Amino acid sequence: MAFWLTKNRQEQARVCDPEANPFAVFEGAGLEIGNRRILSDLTLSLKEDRIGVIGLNGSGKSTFVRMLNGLRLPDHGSLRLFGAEAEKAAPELPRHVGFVFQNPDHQAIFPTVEEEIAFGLTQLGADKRESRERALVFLQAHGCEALAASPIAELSEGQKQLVCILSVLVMEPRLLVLDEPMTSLDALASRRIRDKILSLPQKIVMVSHDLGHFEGFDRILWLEEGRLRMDGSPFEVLRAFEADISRRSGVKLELAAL
Ligand SMILES: Nc1ncnc2c1ncn2[C@@H]1O[C@H](COP(=O)(O)OP(=O)(O)OP(=O)(O)O)[C@@H](O)[C@H]1O
Repeated sequence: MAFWLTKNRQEQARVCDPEANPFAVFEGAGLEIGNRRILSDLTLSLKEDRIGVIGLNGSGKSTFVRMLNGLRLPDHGSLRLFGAEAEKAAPELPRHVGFVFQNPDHQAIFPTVEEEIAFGLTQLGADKRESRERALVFLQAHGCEALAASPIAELSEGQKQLVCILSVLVMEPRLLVLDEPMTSLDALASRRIRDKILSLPQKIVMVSHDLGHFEGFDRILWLEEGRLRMDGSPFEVLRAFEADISRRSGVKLELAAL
């Protein structure tokens, strides 16, 4: 049923091709916010299943991944998402791109787990009753039926983040974008969430400061001051990034550099 509803809605709009691969094509794309250049000269195509995004604080990672779901649009160059020009694609992107934020408290809006999951289904056109029934089936399929009636506010941080991931997965997106999803989690919850992410059929683009989270990834993008400094396999990019950190950490620490 979810497929029918999604397909029906796609047929109404028909701008994006959810099967398009590369799913994102940047050509000289950049963005200025408040007279400050945040991203510059990005030319790259994204098609791999597991793509990581790294870089120091303020390098533009969050702004970059927000472009993948149309939350930010380039003001220079071009960006095509799922085969369509980003601005035209933007209204359709919530159906194709699930976005998970760092802090689950900024994402979850309903009191209980079941309601949070059901919301995505109502967004796709299901009525309230059907949404709740399908939410329960979905939670069961992910081994989380015991959480269904739980107040989200009372869950552990790991459980909250899992609910946030499930609440976007229920909409069957083609791409899942995660912006530092493990930041507030302990080592065990972090590992569980990472394993869950790796087990998904969706394309994944994930930002993280913890380089260990990119085990099993296909490609890493290293952003520096809004530009793509390096783009390649995890082996080569993570090694170069760590070498750069070691070299820089030898430099006298100045508050302005933090
Ligand atoms: N809405 C905004 N208004 C003004 N400046 C912004 C805005 N959003 C981001 N910036 C600036 O753009 C730069 C890049 O921010 P962004 O959040 O994309 O970086 P990041 O690499 O994700 O950082 P972090 O690792 O700290 O999360 C930062 O200097 C930030 O202050």
